[in-house]
Amino acid sequence: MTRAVARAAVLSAGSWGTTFAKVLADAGSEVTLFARRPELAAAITADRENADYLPGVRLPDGVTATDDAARALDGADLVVLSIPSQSLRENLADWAHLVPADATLLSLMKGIELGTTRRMSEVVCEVTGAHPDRVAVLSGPNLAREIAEEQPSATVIACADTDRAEALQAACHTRYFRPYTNPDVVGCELGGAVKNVIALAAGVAEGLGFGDNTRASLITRGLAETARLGQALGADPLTFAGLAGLGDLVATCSSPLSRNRTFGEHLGRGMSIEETVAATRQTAEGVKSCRSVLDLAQAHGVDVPITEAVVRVCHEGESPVQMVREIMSREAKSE
Ligand SMILES: NC(=O)c1ccc[n+]([C@@H]2O[C@H](COP(=O)([O-])OP(=O)(O)OC[C@H]3O[C@@H](n4cnc5c(N)ncnc54)[C@H](O)[C@@H]3O)[C@@H](O)[C@H]2O)c1
Ligand SMILES: O=P(O)(O)OC[C@H](O)CO
Repeated sequence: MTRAVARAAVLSAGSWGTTFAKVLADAGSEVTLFARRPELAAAITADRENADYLPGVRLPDGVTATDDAARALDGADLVVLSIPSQSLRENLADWAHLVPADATLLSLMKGIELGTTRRMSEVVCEVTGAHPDRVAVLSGPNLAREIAEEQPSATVIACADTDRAEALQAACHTRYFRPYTNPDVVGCELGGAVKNVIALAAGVAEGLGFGDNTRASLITRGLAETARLGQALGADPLTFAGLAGLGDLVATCSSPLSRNRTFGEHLGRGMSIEETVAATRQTAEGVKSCRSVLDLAQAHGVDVPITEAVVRVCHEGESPVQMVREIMSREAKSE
């Protein structure tokens, strides 16, 4: 049975939420974008632009904005969640009773919850009581600004329910955005969360002045540790060779648009964590998720040396120079 998406609610109006609202509207849905600040919701509606997060991008007429979550969710058959991962549980607790029965819940978030080591789709199921068949994730090499500018890009929609995955695929397929389906929810979510941690390391390397060999080595060994962890959690190893694995890792570790890579670059150039946080307005998920990824890996006995190094730099005061020294002096082994 096909479940067409007619009306979508997107919570909330950051860079990716606003961009994805545009994608959905360009593909034909009526979209209500929730912004926490009333003045931002009013400005989006009046100017057809989210000047705070996507300056210069015109939003299609199919997107309207509100600061009222109940209004956004009323009658929605698709509920898209795009907020910082560590704030999902608290926010969703307020929104859960407003989510229409049988609406599909789609997570765009790329993080692992601190303390519980839950993936975002698991948090969605726990807080809303939704069956996992109703919960999907979208992940891939999707730098918001490039997609908002309609540069061609592909992505992956993972859902245990094939009908829902295909309905979502149709709902966000445009001439510039090409979604693939994949039943591997665990692998797609893990790929998205761990690549942010590896991108922090790639940014540190960039900030220290290292070039392409270093970045390629981090990408490849980062992919190896992501796949090891994924396999321990029951993911399909092939997922990590796809868009939600290698694709996203390459884009994020290479692009100056990535907030995670930029955060690491600041550290590599000698800024302190406090100075870097102060200089960062938008969400760099890997800074918090590096600790939950490490907890998850340790709970499953999986070796994740790059993630460990990022935790030491972001949370234990290790210098970028020392981080490189420690990674390079690890015991020699076969690939
Ligand atoms: N920006 C991208 O290119 C991109 C692409 C793919 C996935 N993602 C993922 O999407 C998620 C959202 O990222 P983003 O880029 O839109 O972030 P952002 O920082 O641009 O926007 C975050 C949004 O969440 C809201 N918000 C911030 N703190 C909040 C809180 N405590 N409670 C409720 N709302 C809060 C903000 O008002 C804003 O609307 C992240 O998990 C990110 O990894 C981002
Ligand atoms: O800007 P970042 O580092 O959060 O990365 C954005 C997207 O996840 C890239 O796919």
